[in-house]
Amino acid sequence: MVKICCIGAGYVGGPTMAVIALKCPKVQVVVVDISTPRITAWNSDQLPIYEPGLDDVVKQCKGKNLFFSTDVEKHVAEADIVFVSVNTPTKTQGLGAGKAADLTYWESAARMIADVSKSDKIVVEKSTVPVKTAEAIERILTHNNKGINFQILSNPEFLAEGTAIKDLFNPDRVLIGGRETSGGQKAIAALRDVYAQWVPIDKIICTNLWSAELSKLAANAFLAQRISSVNAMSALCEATGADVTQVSQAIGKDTRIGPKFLNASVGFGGSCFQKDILNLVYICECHGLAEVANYWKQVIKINDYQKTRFVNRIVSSMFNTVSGKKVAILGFAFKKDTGDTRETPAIDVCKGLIGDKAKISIYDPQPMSPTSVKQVACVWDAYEATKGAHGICILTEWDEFKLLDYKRIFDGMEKPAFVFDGRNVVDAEKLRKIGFIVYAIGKPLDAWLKDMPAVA
Ligand SMILES: NC(=O)C1=CN([C@@H]2O[C@H](COP(=O)(O)OP(=O)(O)OC[C@H]3O[C@@H](n4cnc5c(N)ncnc54)[C@H](O)[C@@H]3O)[C@@H](O)[C@H]2O)C=CC1
Ligand SMILES: O=C(O)[C@H]1O[C@H](OP(=O)(O)OP(=O)(O)OC[C@H]2O[C@@H](n3ccc(=O)[nH]c3=O)[C@H](O)[C@@H]2O)[C@H](O)[C@@H](O)[C@@H]1O
Repeated sequence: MVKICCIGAGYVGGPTMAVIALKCPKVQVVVVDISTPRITAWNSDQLPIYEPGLDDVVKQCKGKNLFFSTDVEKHVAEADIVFVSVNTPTKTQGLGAGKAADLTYWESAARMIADVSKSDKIVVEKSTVPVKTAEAIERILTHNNKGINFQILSNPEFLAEGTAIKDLFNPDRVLIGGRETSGGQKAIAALRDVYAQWVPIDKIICTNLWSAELSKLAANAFLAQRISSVNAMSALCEATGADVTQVSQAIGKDTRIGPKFLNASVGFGGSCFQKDILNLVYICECHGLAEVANYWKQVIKINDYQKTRFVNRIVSSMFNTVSGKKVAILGFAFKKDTGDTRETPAIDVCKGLIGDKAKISIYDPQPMSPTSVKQVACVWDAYEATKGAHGICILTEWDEFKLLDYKRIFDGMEKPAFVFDGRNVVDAEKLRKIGFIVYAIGKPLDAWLKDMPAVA
């Protein structure tokens, strides 16, 4: 029986390994983590992450060929294939701070693999890493030269949160990069055999290591660039009376552009887009490619501009001050169908509003941990959040926000009552009929907002 061990039981390690276990009943999969609370949660009925369909997959395999453990060294030692899916955040200190990827967790995992291994292993980079990381990992793995053969593969993950199970069941592609040696090719074939249990073979792309590593950064950079492009257009739409949804539809019909990922928003969030672009920028700078670095930096600049622009719209619409005013935040997660709030644009919007002394009341359909910030309350109900508020900001596109009773909400609010829709989820005309003043990102402006300065 092939034994797989995955180091890191997070948003990627948990769901990917659960799907491998489901689709490969003859493979034993153990997911290990240094975090005891995370492993305890995976072993309970209350999984540590919310992801549609995940509960069902885990239920079908847990205890059969899927296990979660904190006994990291034991399971790594026993495995034939070791996936490394640890976090790779942006460095906050030292050389490359604010840009470079922090590979501390990766390095410590690699050192541990080298120390505990007694048999040959395939080590798979699942985390998103800088191009050329495999070379460094190889050096670490072979530093104590025990005669063990380690083959490094790059197998980046392309799932998106909220649709992880769907993406894993039916991926656009699986990418495997390896050394162009016979050992490297054998390792690629072994991993390809695992995915081939459910992924059509023509969707499994095999490349050299550096192409695989760089393709992951490139994919995220292109995706984020699309959002910054449409968000840049949204500002111009507001200035001209064009409607960004109509523009997106019109350009998306061009098969070379395509219809997906053209939704204007308050800005992209999530733990990866910004970190991976910063990582790309840093790599370009290290290779002396300043122009290329500046090109990608602009994607983040527009994203920051969009968030600031949104806050400025709110403040300027509400008589240039939100001091002491209650502002309701509907949606805090960085996108719908996830409980993940890492790098969510809602954080920046709230910070901006608190900077202007607003009182914030947040409702998100996913449970949120209580906050210690004095001006912020987290509540369990949208009606509670909006009661007595001067304005509402919709920051996540949860479906349930379309179905709220906005007349009831309006009646409970201070007047004039404002809605700032950062996701274009509500029917602005319907809300205007109720009496709201509505700002919807990239849409023709409400008469109220027309003459207000709101440029970042
Ligand atoms: N979140 C996402 O949707 C996606 C993330 N990625 C990439 O996958 C990687 C992991 O991301 P997430 O799963 O979101 O991170 P996460 O933070 O949810 O999970 C990482 C886990 O690794 C554990 N860990 C760290 N060092 C360890 C060690 N030495 N031994 C054992 N466990 C250790 C941590 O305790 C944590 O539970 C990152 O590189 C990310 O860029 C790639 C595609 C999608
Ligand atoms: O490397 C990663 O972590 C992952 O990053 C993204 O996935 P994720 O961040 O989970 O979610 P997305 O659906 O890409 O959304 C990212 C952000 O962009 C925003 N977005 C997305 C699409 C759009 O049209 N407009 C828009 O503002 C979302 O609301 C969200 O804040 C990529 O889509 C995945 O392919 C990748 O594997």
